Amino acid sequence: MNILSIQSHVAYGHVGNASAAFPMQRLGHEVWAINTVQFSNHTGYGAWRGPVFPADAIREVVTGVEERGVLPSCDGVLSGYMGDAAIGEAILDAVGRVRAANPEALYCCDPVIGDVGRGVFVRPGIPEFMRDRALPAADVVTPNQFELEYLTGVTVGSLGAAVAAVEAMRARGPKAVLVTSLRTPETPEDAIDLLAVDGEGAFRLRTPLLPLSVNGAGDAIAALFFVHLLTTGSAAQALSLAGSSVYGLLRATSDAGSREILTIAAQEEFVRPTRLFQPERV
Ligand SMILES: Nc1ncnc2c1ncn2[C@@H]1O[C@H](COP(=O)(O)OP(=O)(O)O)[C@@H](O)[C@H]1O
Ligand SMILES: Cc1ncc(COP(=O)(O)O)c(C=O)c1O
Ligand SMILES: [Mg+2]
Repeated sequence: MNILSIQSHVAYGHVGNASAAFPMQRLGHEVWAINTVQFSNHTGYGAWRGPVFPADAIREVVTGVEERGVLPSCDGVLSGYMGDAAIGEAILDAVGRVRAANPEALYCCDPVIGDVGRGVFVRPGIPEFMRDRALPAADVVTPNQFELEYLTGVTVGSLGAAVAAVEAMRARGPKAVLVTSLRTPETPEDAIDLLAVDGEGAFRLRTPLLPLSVNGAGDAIAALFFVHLLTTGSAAQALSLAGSSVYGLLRATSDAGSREILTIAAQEEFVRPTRLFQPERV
């Protein structure tokens, strides 16, 4: 598969394309990576350096790829951390060009806005852009619980409320939704849930909660879920494979006591997860 992946890049560590590209490549896919920013490190450190690229710089690179005549062979567009709301329009423009060249191509939007611990961590205008522009354009979305609540206005106090929020989201366009880091009163203290919904139904995957808080796991799971969904056509299967791989990745990261996810050292987890978790229909 050929995936056009438009998101952040960091020199040190693994978030954005520096988290998402390698797992897809390790699974045998070609990744056409376009970077929305080039930062020294992820913003979770509180300090970082490097530019947010102008929207035109992204358009320019998309045009160059288009001029190679390869967009008809693009199977999917994946977007993540945008850096600036204007970049979002350049991404939707790229999605339009890919769809014109290959009507079968899917767009997966990881609506990076923030999380429960840090709140909103992107520039003003991006949350609204995700809600009003990106969401209706997407075939697949991968919000965490905080982003699901922001995008739908629903407070997710139970698994049922999460499913209702996802259905409200699907009513606006996306066919498949993956909710990450879902913790409701039904979630045991020592566990963390994922919820995936498509036309086949709603499925929950539960794994142990690991004693760590890292950045970049969301970018990896969105990429893995998207390529497994494209390959299998099943959100339940994609959930099981992506959730199990990221659990293995984070288990290794936790065991090593690393602040950065072990994308390279734990790469076998992308191909053969140590522990394969099974989804439950909800
Ligand atoms: N402490 C943890 N223990 C176990 N799994 C985790 C933990 N943190 C993240 N994960 C896994 O990684 C997935 C993506 O991480 P998440 O933090 O939701 O992404 P984001 O950074 O986009 O908010 C989660 O759904 C979960 O499967
Ligand atoms: C530059 C950059 N890209 C992407 C992300 C998103 O990472 P995550 O996968 O944790 O949502 C972050 C989060 O800190 C970031 O700083
Ligand atoms: Mg995220």
